[in-house]
Amino acid sequence: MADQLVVAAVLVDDLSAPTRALAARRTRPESLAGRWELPGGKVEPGEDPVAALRRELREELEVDLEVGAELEAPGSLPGWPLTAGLVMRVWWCAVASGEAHAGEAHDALAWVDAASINDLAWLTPDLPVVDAIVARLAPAQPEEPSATLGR
Ligand SMILES: Nc1nc2c([nH]c(=O)n2[C@H]2C[C@H](O)[C@@H](COP(=O)(O)OP(=O)(O)OP(=O)(O)O)O2)c(=O)[nH]1
Repeated sequence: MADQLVVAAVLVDDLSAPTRALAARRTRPESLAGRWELPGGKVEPGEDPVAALRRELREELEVDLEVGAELEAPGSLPGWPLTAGLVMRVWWCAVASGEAHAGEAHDALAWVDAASINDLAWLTPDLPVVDAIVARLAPAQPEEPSATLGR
């Protein structure tokens, strides 16, 4: 039987110069609860993958997406292998409208940068995906100094 396709978003602050990405903490099933993931879900039979991505993000986070480039997996096969029988395709995305907030699927959301993304307990199959994300996130800019010293 063909792999079940899962689609997920790397939701970032800025598609052209991303510094932060949104991680979501799962509430179910029990075996995955408490682990962090990219928001998304399973593509339904006959459904277009990007349409599924938009549907999942509306259902889970109540946001409409601007969908950018796919985060390609290394190798010749499309998608990132998860556990047996599941493969995940991932797109860089930004919020087109709405404000992300956790619904039933998640109990926490976190905007993480390259320095903090690995502090989270990601689902194990996501670790290579997280590495690929880190490689593309620009370091967060230091805060502007509140006062200028000297002239
Ligand atoms: N959404 C998502 N799922 C992931 C990631 N990493 C990972 O291993 N998975 C696994 C967990 C699940 O077994 C599967 C996705 O299923 P899901 O439960 O999110 O899908 P769904 O919302 O369509 O839910 P359902 O219809 O199965 O209840 O892929 C990830 O980063 N995001």
